[in-house]
Amino acid sequence: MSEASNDESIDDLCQLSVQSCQNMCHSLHRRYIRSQIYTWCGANTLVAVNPCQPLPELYTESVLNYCLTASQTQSLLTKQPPHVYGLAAVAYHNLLVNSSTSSCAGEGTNAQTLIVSGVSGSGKTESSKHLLRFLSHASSSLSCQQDCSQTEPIESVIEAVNPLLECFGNACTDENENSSRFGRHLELRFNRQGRLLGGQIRVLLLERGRALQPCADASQQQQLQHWRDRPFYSLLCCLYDTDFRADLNDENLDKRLSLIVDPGLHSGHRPLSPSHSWTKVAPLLNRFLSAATASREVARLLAGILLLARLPITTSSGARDSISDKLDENSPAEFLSESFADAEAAACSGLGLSEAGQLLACLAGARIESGRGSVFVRACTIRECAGRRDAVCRFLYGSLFAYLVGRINRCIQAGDANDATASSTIGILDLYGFENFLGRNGLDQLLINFANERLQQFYLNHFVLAAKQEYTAERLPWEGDIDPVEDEFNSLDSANSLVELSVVTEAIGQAERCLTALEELCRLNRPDRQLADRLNCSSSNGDFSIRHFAGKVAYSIQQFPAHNRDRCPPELVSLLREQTQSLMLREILTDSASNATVSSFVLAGVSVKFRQDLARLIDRLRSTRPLWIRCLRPSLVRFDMMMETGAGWSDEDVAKQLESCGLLPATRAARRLHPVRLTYAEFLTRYGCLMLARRDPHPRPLNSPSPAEFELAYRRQNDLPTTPSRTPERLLRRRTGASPADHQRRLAAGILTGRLAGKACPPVRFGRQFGRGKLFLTAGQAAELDRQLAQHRSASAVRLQRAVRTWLLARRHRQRQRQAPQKTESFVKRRQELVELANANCQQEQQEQQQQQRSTAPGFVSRHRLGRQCRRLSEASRRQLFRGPTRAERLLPYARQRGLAAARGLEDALDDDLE
Ligand SMILES: Nc1ncnc2c1ncn2[C@@H]1O[C@H](COP(=O)(O)OP(=O)(O)OP(=O)(O)O)[C@@H](O)[C@H]1O
Repeated sequence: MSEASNDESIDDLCQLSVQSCQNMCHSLHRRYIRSQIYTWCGANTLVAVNPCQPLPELYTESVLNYCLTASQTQSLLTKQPPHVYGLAAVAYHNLLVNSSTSSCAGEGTNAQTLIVSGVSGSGKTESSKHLLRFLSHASSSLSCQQDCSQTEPIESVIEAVNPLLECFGNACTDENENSSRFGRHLELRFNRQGRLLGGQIRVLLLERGRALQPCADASQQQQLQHWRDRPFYSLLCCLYDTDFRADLNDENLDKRLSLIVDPGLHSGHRPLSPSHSWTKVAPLLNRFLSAATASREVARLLAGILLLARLPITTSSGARDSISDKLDENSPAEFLSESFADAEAAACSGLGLSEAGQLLACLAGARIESGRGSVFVRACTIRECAGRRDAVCRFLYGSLFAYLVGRINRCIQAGDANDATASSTIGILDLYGFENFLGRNGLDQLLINFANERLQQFYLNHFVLAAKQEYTAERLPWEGDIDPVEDEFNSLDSANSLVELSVVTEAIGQAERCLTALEELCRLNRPDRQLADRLNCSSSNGDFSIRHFAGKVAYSIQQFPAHNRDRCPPELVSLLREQTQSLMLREILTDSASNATVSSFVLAGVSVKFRQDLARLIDRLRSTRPLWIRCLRPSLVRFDMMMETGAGWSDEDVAKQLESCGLLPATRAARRLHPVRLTYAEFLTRYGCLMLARRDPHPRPLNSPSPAEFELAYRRQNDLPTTPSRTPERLLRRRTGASPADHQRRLAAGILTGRLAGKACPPVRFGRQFGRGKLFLTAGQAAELDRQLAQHRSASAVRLQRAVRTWLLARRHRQRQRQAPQKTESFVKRRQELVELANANCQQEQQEQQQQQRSTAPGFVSRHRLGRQCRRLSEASRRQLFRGPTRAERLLPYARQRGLAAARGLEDALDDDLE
């Protein structure tokens, strides 16, 4: 078979005969054509290509069950099928194996994170949903066996969260019709048995600005697109839903809606996805917000926010001035105008305010506190006023989203996070992909790309640099660098992990410099133009560019300071809190006030908060074991075109994504490295019983062997005296000259080579594998060890069952033996009673004979009948006590003899008495 055809059939990119981007693309494409969209890339990374069409046969119940069974029966290190469920199964299996081997429920010891990354529209959200589905299924299959009393399983509650968050936070973009406008980290907590206890959602950088982008004069189609760009577009569609309208029963609804969207556009409204329809979303809102009318209140509030965002600002001369109009931005602003009174009233009614005057006055006049404590109000210009209005809207939308996430977390959180039964967590991180919009990259894009850059740095560090450091620390030769033979196929620049890392580090440095300058500017209230000077912008319109790992991106920094400040004036927040009659809005504002300290409220800009959240997230990732899904788009053309023209494949686009996600250096390293690295102690804890299995006739399969047992086995293997010693280690060292560490190393080597265990593992391909404190295994070796372990465990289970059954049997017979005297006693008593009764009857019979009258007295029993009864009783008792020879009687023969003797005695006595 040729090399190329070999390459086509492989399901792991690390097994490609030549590691190059071209080869990877080719292999992925061949698989893609056969609808095999998943491919492994080493042990911890799965590559997923968006099929751009539904493939239901890939996600059937049977596939789910197959992967689940594989995860339960197969070993930790055996390869799962290349599938998103396969990766989830690896995580679940790691969780169970580590829970059973770790002695204490330590947080973070076996915590894992499934990191889903890729460009926008590559299928991250879909993959996250599949991961969650697998983990819920695995847990619920367990819960059914254990607890059927729970009314609503936590698994279904957690699965219900996704549609709700999507409805609030997704929008339609050029790249993706259902694009997430926020990053989410869902952390699922499991107990030691692998049962889901609860979860927690953390949201990162909700794109709040998108809710308020100005609607320029545009065609109907463009306007519709503009509205679809809204994160909560799906909720807006609910306002046109007949069910909802009937439910709301609001006479002025149409009038209000016409203020938000051009009535002509109604017909074009449809939810982004069927799961976003009102009939699906409303019950979810009511359930998570624990109120029957919560959905209605939320819809009103959203309508209020949108109306407020579109509220026209007038000049004192009365001319209309929306943000996009070209009037003098420095003229003093006014709101009250008869022609827009309806809009104002509607906006305020949505926010639960009975009259509009105070809110509008507060928007138009900034409150200033002097150093001496006196307060005065300054009239705002149109521009300032528009800024204040937008800030309130962004604040309300952001707070509403945070409130919703908070309420969801309350519903799904695990009972007690410190519960001793809680084993560990599996996180699913779905972060927005790298973005580069031509000519309109703002602060949001910079932050998103910065986050992706940090994740990329984490990936490279984790897979390549950390491995190199580990090899060096263990004094093993590093074999992960580029193979000189393969060099001729690749340019050094794209292949060398260190070059990749330097690009990432440089980009992170540039982005950080920009963000620091921006934060300083906002904190010190300096003029916006100073930012361009600080960043040495080349062009006059304030553009600067960063060379990211995924390509060069030009950012327009003009809106950076305004966007970064994004502070809602505190007087507006207090006014809303005091005046609103909407209980929900009041709760939302109270929540947001308790979340933000005063200093952070005043000083922290968007970027500060984002960087803090990101740093926390990366710290969290460092303390967990990461598994990756690298999502790829087959082509980078606009999403709607791709869906219309079918899923085209572009080698160029895929190669770009492969390079940008750093898969190539990681694959090269993974190919040459030992994927499984265990300390000697860990190795012996997991595989030590294999050694005992060989010689010890009574192994302890369920308990880890103690050091003394190891020592005993070692002595037996090496023909050393097996007499116990008070200081076994010292004795051993004297005999063998080995330190305790050496001792462990020798045992591990013995198991690996088959000298101490049943069978030798496959030989090592690359270099040495025994480090100073760790043993490095190839995947083949680990799989062989796991196979032996599974065999040993099942044999041990059979032995255990046999022992337990014998013990149970013996116990039952011991119980019978104990009960034998009492039974005999009661039998004797009964016999005596019968004998007395018989005697009494005899006397009576004699009297009767004397009187020669037939007795008719009740309860009379003839002597012969009584004799028969006694004999029957004696037979029955004997049968009950001594029915045939059984296994128990064979085990306890003396009991039988004693019983038989007793019975014979009794029988004789009975016969004597009866005679
Ligand atoms: N495994 C899959 N099977 C079928 N269709 C898929 C699959 N993955 C993705 N898709 C299609 O691709 C679209 C985009 O996927 P998704 O929303 O998951 O992308 P994303 O990477 O999360 O994008 P964004 O970063 O913009 O949120 C989906 O709406 C779906 O139509």
